[in-house]
Amino acid sequence: MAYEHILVETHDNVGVITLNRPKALNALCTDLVREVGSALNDMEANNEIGAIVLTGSEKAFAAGADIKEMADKSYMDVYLEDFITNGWEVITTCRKPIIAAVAGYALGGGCEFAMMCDFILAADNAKFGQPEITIGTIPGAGGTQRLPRYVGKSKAMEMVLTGRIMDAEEAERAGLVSRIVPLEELKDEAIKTAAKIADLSRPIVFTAKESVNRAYETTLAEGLRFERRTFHATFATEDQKEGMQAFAEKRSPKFNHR
Ligand SMILES: CC(C)(O)CC(=O)SCCNC(=O)CCNC(=O)[C@H](O)C(C)(C)COP(=O)(O)OP(=O)(O)OC[C@H]1O[C@@H](n2cnc3c(N)ncnc32)[C@H](O)[C@@H]1OP(=O)(O)O
Repeated sequence: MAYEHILVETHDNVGVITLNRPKALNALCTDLVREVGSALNDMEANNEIGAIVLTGSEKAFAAGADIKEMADKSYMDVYLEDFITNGWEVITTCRKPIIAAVAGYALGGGCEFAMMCDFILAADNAKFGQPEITIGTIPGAGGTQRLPRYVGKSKAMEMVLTGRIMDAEEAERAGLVSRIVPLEELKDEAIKTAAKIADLSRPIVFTAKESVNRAYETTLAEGLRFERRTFHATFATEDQKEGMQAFAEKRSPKFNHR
């Protein structure tokens, strides 16, 4: 399929989606978000692909939702089209792990896009923020809910109320990003990390992702029960047998994704 605002590539068993609206700093217009959703659905259905990287340019992962596109919308427009939920959350429903590889600006919806992914690798020039308050609105794609879960209430509240931008080091200290890599290595490192995941057992990776995500949606007791059951379920897979036998035989496992 031909896309206008994104580039799609595969590197062995890794799918890579690059946001590509350079003149607008990858502002997330409706068509771009729709294209990301469509590419993700294709990658989810492609048995060759085991993990996905979502990235942007060196200057901007994404500078937010497209302000010019949304500026004149009325309340009834945004309400009826369920603006911002509609189309965006496909990132969160994808079962395959998605790594956000962020360089430059990840602001507003850009930061929210990154936070919807499973984890964020940041280049040393990455900048994160929720500046919606400075343009007369608030985060509408999860920023007020996900940011506090990543960085805690105090820092999230300061960022949402002032629009202050955090650099990569602060984002790493706060737990928003898993690690920082030099800008020139970002894409390769993200693909290498995704490839490691893609080589593992697909059903076990899905189970691990689902279990960690459960921690954000339930109580500790319920989450622990869920983990116990899914842990037990791994023993019903061929890949658990293969993984443990390979360890005992001092060889690399060969997972069949069954
Ligand atoms: C999803 C929700 C609900 O949470 C809502 C949102 O996401 S609201 C958007 C939040 N984001 C912002 O408020 C950031 C807006 N952008 C900026 O503040 C600046 O562009 C910058 C600090 C990221 C970079 O500044 P600079 O290097 O000076 O570049 P510019 O000349 O400002 O931008 C270049 C070009 O890109 C266009 N642009 C940038 N961001 C957006 C955007 N979010 N929407 C639409 N267009 C954007 C900017 O207008 C420039 O284009 P031209 O005007 O030159 O054609």
